[in-house]
Amino acid sequence: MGLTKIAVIGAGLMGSGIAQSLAMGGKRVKLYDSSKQSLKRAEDSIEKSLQRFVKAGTMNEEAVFTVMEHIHPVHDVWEAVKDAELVIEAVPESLSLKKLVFEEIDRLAPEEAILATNTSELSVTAIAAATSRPDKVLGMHWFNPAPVMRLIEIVQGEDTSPETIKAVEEVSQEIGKETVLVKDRQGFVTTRALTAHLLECIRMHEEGVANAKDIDKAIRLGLNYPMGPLELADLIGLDTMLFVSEGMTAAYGDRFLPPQSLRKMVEAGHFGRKTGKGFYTYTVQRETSKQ
Ligand SMILES: NC(=O)c1ccc[n+]([C@@H]2O[C@H](COP(=O)([O-])OP(=O)(O)OC[C@H]3O[C@@H](n4cnc5c(N)ncnc54)[C@H](O)[C@@H]3O)[C@@H](O)[C@H]2O)c1
Repeated sequence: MGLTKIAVIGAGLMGSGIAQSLAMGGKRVKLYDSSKQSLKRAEDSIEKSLQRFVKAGTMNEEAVFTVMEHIHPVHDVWEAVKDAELVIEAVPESLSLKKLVFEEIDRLAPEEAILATNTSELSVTAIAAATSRPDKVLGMHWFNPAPVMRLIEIVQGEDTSPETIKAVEEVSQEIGKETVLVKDRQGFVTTRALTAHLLECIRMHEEGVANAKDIDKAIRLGLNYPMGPLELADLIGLDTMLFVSEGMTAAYGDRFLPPQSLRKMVEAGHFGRKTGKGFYTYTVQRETSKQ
């Protein structure tokens, strides 16, 4: 077994899923969040997710117990990282926040520990530069829902060493994930490809090529994608889409310019599912389509 002592920093949607995936792969995980409420929510959501595996017949109650036993929620960042061999950060997508978090874990974690960020598109190199060990910092980009999605996109920062990459590839394989190795370029492979696709579909909607339902249906059934692009944009959050698109425009130019309609929806506070309105309107479930 390679790295076994792992800390996850940030117990939101991704951090809780990452901790669960590691524990399902037999790793011991310390899960830390600066909010006690988030930490409690994470425990509940991990239990719920494991019960879905039980319902599907791919896990039994004993295995659920073992997985829960492998996850140790902690309220103190020092407690989380003091003996960690690998620290995986999953705090919100803000470069300044991530730099602060990396400065702190760099001070507190053992000097040989590897520090990974789950950023979807920020500069891994800039995050690594906030530490005294940029050779031991890399991107470990997971996908939602982490316990189900098979890929981890490993991002090599300017100074990431081959040994660091190898160790994280091994951990990923040990817990049953596939990996790809990508350079630290804005959006890596997955976020860049997805953003290009979603923005073009939002443009088609803006041009009136088809209504939202038909654009989604065309992509789902014609291209065999699991979700339509506009329902996916609503799920990701239109505010996040705008932020990502602006970052891509800064890196790659006008081909990633946010469509006017996206900007207007965000200005109006329509962020998709989380606010109840985006390309579709929502109560509990999707109700009507915007034309
Ligand atoms: N949501 C996705 O589908 C997805 C997919 C891949 C990658 N990501 C990336 O993963 C990261 C986390 O995203 P998320 O969707 O889980 O966000 P989230 O908002 O669900 O969770 C973030 C958690 O971090 C905690 N937090 C905030 N500041 C902290 C600090 N200083 N120390 C410790 N905890 C802190 C918050 O309390 C919260 O529980 C982001 O970088 C995001 O871009 C998200």
